[in-house]
Amino acid sequence: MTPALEITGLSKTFGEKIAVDHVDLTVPQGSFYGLVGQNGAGKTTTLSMAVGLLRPDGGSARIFGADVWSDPSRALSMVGVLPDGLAMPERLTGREVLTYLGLLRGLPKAVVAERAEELLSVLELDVAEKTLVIEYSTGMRKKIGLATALLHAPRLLVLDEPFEAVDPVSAATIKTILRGFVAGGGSIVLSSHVMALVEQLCDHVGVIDGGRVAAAGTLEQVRGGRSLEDTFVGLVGSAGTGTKELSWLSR
Ligand SMILES: Nc1ncnc2c1ncn2[C@@H]1O[C@H](COP(=O)(O)OP(=O)(O)OP(=O)(O)O)[C@@H](O)[C@H]1O
Repeated sequence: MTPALEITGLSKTFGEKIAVDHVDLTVPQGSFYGLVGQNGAGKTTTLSMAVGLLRPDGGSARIFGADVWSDPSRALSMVGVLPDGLAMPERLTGREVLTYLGLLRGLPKAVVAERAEELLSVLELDVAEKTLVIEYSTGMRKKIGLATALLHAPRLLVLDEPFEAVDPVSAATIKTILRGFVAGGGSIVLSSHVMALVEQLCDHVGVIDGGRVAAAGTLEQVRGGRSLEDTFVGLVGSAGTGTKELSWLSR
């Protein structure tokens, strides 16, 4: 079966810094894929290139077989994206943002209205009906960003840190939505630092370290009977990780 997302040899250098170094990743159809890595490991750069937001220096990304860079109209019609630091029309309310982006996506007005209503209600953004996006908190921005990613019912979701700054109640709602999406045949790739969350949600995991893939496969293959956190620290941490204290803080 054609993978939902297939990344081959993706590479990106910023000046002297090799951010992503020949990364290969395969997200099988119907999988819930967690991309983990330390700060600065290259997750956002990889995902940005995979969805056409950042031009790679080399390599390719295919969404259900369609090349993101040579066949973007086909590839991008199948994906919903929650990018890092999503820019939004700031002077619109959440509902107006959804209506605007839904219509830009070519959805019928009645469908946009119905889905926007449901998304705002489920994500508890309807309380802020008259609130402009410029007034949104960080967590509210994540939630409206997720709503825009879901609006056109894509086959694949690519979510950069979807739970960052989101409160636990909203996080539970988002987990339910995402699990339902996968149960309904959708595929998801998300990046996260929270190993417990990835372990809870994901059936596949990719570990990025220093711009390279340190491990990838099913959750069970990658963690091999240990907790994902132990596996992760063992893979990417240096000797002595977690043992250093700040002596000047002890009294
Ligand atoms: N526009 C840019 N210009 C210069 N360097 C960049 C740029 N974007 C990313 N980098 C560098 O590339 C590397 C990978 O960054 P990236 O944001 O992809 O990491 P990340 O794994 O998403 O990190 P985090 O978990 O902290 O979000 C880092 O060293 C970062 O400093």
